[in-house]
Amino acid sequence: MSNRKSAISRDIALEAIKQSFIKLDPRIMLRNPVMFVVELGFIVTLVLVVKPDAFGGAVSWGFNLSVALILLFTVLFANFAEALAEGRGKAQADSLKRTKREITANKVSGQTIKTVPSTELRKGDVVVVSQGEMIPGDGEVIEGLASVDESAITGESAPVIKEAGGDFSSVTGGTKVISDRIKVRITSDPGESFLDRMISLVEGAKRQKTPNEIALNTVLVSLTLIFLIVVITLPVFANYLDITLDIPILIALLVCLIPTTIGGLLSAIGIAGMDRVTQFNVLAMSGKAVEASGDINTIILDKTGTITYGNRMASEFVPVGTYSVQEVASWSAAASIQDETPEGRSVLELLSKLGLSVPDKIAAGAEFIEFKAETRMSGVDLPDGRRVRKGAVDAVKEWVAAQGGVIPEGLQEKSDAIASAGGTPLAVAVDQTIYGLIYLKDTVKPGMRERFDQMRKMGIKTIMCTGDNPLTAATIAAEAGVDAFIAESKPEDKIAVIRREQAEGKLVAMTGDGTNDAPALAQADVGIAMNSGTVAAKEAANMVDLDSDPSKIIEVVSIGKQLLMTRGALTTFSIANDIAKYFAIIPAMFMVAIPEMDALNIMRLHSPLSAILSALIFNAVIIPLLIPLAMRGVAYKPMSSSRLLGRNLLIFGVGGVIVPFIGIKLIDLIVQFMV
Ligand SMILES: Nc1ncnc2c1ncn2[C@@H]1O[C@H](COP(=O)(O)OP(=O)(O)OP(=O)(O)O)[C@@H](O)[C@H]1O
Ligand SMILES: [K+]
Ligand SMILES: [Mg+2]
Repeated sequence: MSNRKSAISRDIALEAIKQSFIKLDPRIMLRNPVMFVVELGFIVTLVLVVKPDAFGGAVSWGFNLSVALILLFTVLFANFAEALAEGRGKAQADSLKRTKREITANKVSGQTIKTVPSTELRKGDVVVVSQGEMIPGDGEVIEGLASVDESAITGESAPVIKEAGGDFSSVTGGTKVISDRIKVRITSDPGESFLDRMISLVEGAKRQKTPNEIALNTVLVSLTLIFLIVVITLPVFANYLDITLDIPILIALLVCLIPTTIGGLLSAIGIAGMDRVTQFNVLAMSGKAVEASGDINTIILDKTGTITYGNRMASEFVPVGTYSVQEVASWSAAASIQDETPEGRSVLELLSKLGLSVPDKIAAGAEFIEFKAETRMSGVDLPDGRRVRKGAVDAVKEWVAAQGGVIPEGLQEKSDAIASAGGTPLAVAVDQTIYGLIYLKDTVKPGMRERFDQMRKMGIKTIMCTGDNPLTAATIAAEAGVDAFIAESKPEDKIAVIRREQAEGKLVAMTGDGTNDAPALAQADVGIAMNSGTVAAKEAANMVDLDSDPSKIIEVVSIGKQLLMTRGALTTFSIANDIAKYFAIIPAMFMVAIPEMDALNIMRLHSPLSAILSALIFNAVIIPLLIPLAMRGVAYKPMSSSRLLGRNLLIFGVGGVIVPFIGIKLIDLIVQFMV
C-alpha cells in the first residue's frame, strides 16, 4: 500500500481555520441552505445587539450577543468540517503538481529523434525513453521492456516492469525509467493526462454533488422550510395567548430545530469518503462511483491476475499420440516467437530452460497472428503455407476440425488433467494436426477464500469470468471460493453477464486490466481498472487502482458502504436530537405566561434564558464533536444491509434522543452562572 497515507497535519488544520472564515461569504454559504439560514440568523441577532428594539420587544443585548456568537460559531464549525475534509486532498494535489514539471521528450520523427518539450507532444506521437529519463506523457509501450519507478503516482517505491503487448503496457507521464529503453506511443493530449486528472480529483476541483447527496439535501431543505414556517407562525398563536416572543428566541428555536448537524457535516462526509478511497490508493473519477460501490450486489472478477497471480507461465510441453516433447516444443516456439504476451514469452523461456533450440529458421518471413480474446489463439502463417496455432483447447479443436482434421485420442484426458490442477492447457496445432499441449501454470493468491466469505456476509455475489476452459475455471473457482463462474467467456460474454445482473435490478462492480475487459468495465456500475493495465481499460473504468491489486475491490465496497452509512447515521442523529431541544426550549418560551409549562422542563434547567442558550450551544458544539466520526466514517462490519440498518437506527436514533438531554443539562449547569 501507499506511503502517501497522512494524518491531518498542523498546516492542514491552520489552513482549514482560515478557510472557515473565507467560506462565510454568503455566496459560498448559499450552496448549503441549512447553514445559510443560520448565517442569516446570526446577522439578524447581530443587528439586535446594536439596536435591541429594532423589531420591537427587547431582550437584553447581552443575551442577543450570546445568541449571535453561538450562531457564528455554528456556521464556522460547519465550514471548518468541510475545509478540513478538503485539506488533505489539497495538500496531495500540491505535491502532485510539483511532479508535473517540464520534461524534455525524445520524439521519433521519421528516421531521426528530435528533442522537444513534453508539452508539445500530442496523441499518436512516438517517443523513446531510456534509463534515467522521465516518461514525458501517458502512453503505451510499443517496443521493448523497462523497469519503471512509478512512486510519484502510486507512492509505491518498488519498480514495475512495463513491456510491449499484453496487459502491462501502459505508462504514465511523470514516472521514471530506471533500466533499459522503451518506445512509447503517446495516448493523451496536454492537459488531459492521468496526472492532470489525478490533481483535479484530489483537489476536489470538479467535485459534484452525487444523486444521493442531492436527494438528502432536498430533504434537509424541506425540513428547514417547514420549521421556518412553524417558527414564523408561532408569534401569531402566541399573540392569541397574549405572549410576546422575542426575535432572538425565535431564531434560536429555528436554528435548534433545523437539521444543522447533518447540514453542517454533509459535504465533509462526502469529501472524506472520496479521500478515504484516495488514501487507499484508488482514484475514483466521481463521488457517484464511490457511492455506487456501497450498494453493489454483484462483483465480476476475472481469473487471471485477479484471483490468481496472473503470471501464467509455461511449465511443461505435453505431447499427444506419437509426437515427441521436442516436436511440441518446436511448434509451440514457432507460434510464440513474436507473441509479446507474458504467456508467449514464457513458452520461449521454457524452451531455453529445457535446452531446446528456438526454430528461428522456420519462422523467418512468417506472418505473425496476434493473440485475440475473440479467437483465443495466436500463432504464425509460414511462408510455405503451413499455419501454426496455439490457444485454448476448444478453440484449437474447432479450428482443426474446420479444416477436416481429427482430434487425437488422449488430448481431452491430458488437457483435463492440467485443468483439474488449476492450470491452463493450450493446444498446439499445425494445419490439421494437433501435436500436444502447453501447460500454463498459475496460482491462486492467498487469502482469497476469506475475502469471498466476507463478501458473502455483506450479501454480495461474486462471479468469476474467465476466458479459460470450464475445468480450469471450476478448479480455481472452488479453490478461491467464488459463488459462481463463467468459463470460455469472450469480452461480449462479460458484458452480457453484467447486463443480465443489471436487468435484475442489481448494481454490478467489475475489476479488470485488459483491453478485452474495457467494454465490461464501462458497462459495470463500478469499474475498477488496474493501473498496470492497458490504457483502454483505464479509460473505460470509473476507478483506477494505483496498486493494481484487484482484490482491493472489497475494501472499496466497504468504504462506499461506510460512506452511505455515515450519512444515514448522522442524519438520524441530527433529527433525533430535536426531541431534547423541544423539551429545553418550548417550556422556556412559554413558562412566563403559562406556568404549567414547567412540567415539561424535565431537565430542570436553570432558567428560560439559560435553557435556550444551552440548547443552542449544544447544537453548535455537536458539529466539531462529530467531525472525527464524519471524517473516519462509522465503524463497519460485514453483515447484511438490513441488519446494519437496524443496528445503526438503534445506536444513532436512540443515542440521538438521549445524548442531547445529557449534553444540554451539563451545559446548563455552567451557563446558569452566566445569565
Ligand atoms: N498468448 C496466447 N496465445 C494463445 N492463446 C492464449 C494466449 N493467452 C491466452 N490464451 C488462451 O486464451 C484464453 C483467454 O485468454 P484471456 O487472457 O483473454 O482470458 P480472460 O478472458 O482475460 O480471462 P482470464 O484473464 O480470467 O483468464 C486463455 O484461457 C488461454 O486458453
Ligand atoms: K439543529
Ligand atoms: Mg485477463
